[in-house]
Amino acid sequence: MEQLHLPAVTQAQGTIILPGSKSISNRTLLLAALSDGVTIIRDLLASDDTARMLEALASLGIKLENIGENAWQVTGCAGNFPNKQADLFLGNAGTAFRPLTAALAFSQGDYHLHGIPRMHERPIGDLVDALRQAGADVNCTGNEGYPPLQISPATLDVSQPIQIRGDVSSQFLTALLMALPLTGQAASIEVVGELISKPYIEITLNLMQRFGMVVQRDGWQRFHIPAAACYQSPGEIFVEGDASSASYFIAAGILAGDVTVQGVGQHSIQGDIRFAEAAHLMGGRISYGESHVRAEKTSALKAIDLDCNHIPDAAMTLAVMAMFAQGTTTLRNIASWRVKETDRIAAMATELRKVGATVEEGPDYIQITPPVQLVRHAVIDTYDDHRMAMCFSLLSLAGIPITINDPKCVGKTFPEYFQVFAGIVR
Ligand SMILES: O=C(O)C1=C[C@@H](OP(=O)(O)O)[C@@H](O)[C@H](O)C1
Ligand SMILES: C=C(OP(=O)(O)O)C(=O)O
Repeated sequence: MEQLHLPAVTQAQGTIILPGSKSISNRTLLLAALSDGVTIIRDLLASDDTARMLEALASLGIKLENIGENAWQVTGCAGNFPNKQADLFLGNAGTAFRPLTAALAFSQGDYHLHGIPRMHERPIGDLVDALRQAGADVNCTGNEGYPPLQISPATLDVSQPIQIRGDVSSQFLTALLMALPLTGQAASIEVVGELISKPYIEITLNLMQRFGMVVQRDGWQRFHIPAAACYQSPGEIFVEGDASSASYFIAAGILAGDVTVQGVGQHSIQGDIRFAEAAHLMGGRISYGESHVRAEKTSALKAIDLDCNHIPDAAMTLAVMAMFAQGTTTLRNIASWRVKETDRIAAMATELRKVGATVEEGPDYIQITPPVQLVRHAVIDTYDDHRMAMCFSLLSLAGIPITINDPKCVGKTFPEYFQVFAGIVR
């Protein structure tokens, strides 16, 4: 297995330019593909997850032209994919798999959707149930409730409100919201139970609006899609820098110096921008501009006790920051960690124990007490999880060398991560 040896370091200083947001990139690609007109997308993320979406859209007959560095011209199909048969490999990209499932369920074709083995362990049953209420023909060809999926043409009826559970992944609601306009009919969605990861729904609604689709809503409970509406290309759209990717550099600044991330700022539409507030609770100074965030070390770090449901991805970074804090840090309401790239609660607990932490885990929380003295060197397993690899690089700032197993797993969202990290630490 490939390994990366990170040297012991103690300082982080400098400015980095963030890659594009994964969540915005994959939503924008799909909305541009479904819209009427040509869209130029700038600053698109170049990574495994966006490559899977680009390949899928190309297989569906969408014209996509790379017109410059991270710039794409997408010719939309006005809600009707040209290819009515396709076999789509979607890797482990939730932001491709879930939205494409819903869009293709309403596209009157024969489609097979599959991914890597872990994707076939990630639940999709709540979305499949919702699509079946609308008459869609979606078949789980392996285990019920999980990919792979076979989708067939069907007679759709969305005259009744569609109920969807939102307590396993918000991506199911995102998928339904983005796809329902394809039916051409007015439709309503009712969320059953507590919706998790709410800020991702704000990203969805914001981008749908930029493509001309205004969704009426009653809080987080009910959403109404207008009749006979087609997505309209906004012409040109810029993708913000990725706020989850920013978390590693904001953490580095707070732990060990002064780091500025460029590409995301105080008015970001991404919920993970609020990682900066959470990190600030542990210590350090945060300042914002229109398109940058600066993080500076000012004091020793304090432990925190925080509900992290609004920042599920960036919260992993807090778990590693806890190793630098005095006291016990508790991260709560993170049950969704268990159904992501790996069981992230179990993986985080195992790897933090390797460096000496005392860790308690529950179904939806993790509690971390750092050791008096960290181990002198650690070899970290990453479980094919980009965030495990990126998070644990931060431990090298404690002045211990860290070996990262399978470092290329960062390709899911940030292929250049380790080069960028090496550029700010010493
Ligand atoms: O909609 C999105 O872009 C995402 C939603 C979140 O998933 P859940 O809703 O499953 O928590 C997040 O973890 C994922 O990385 C991206
Ligand atoms: C959960 C994640 O990915 P996905 O979009 O595949 O759900 C993630 O990037 O942390």
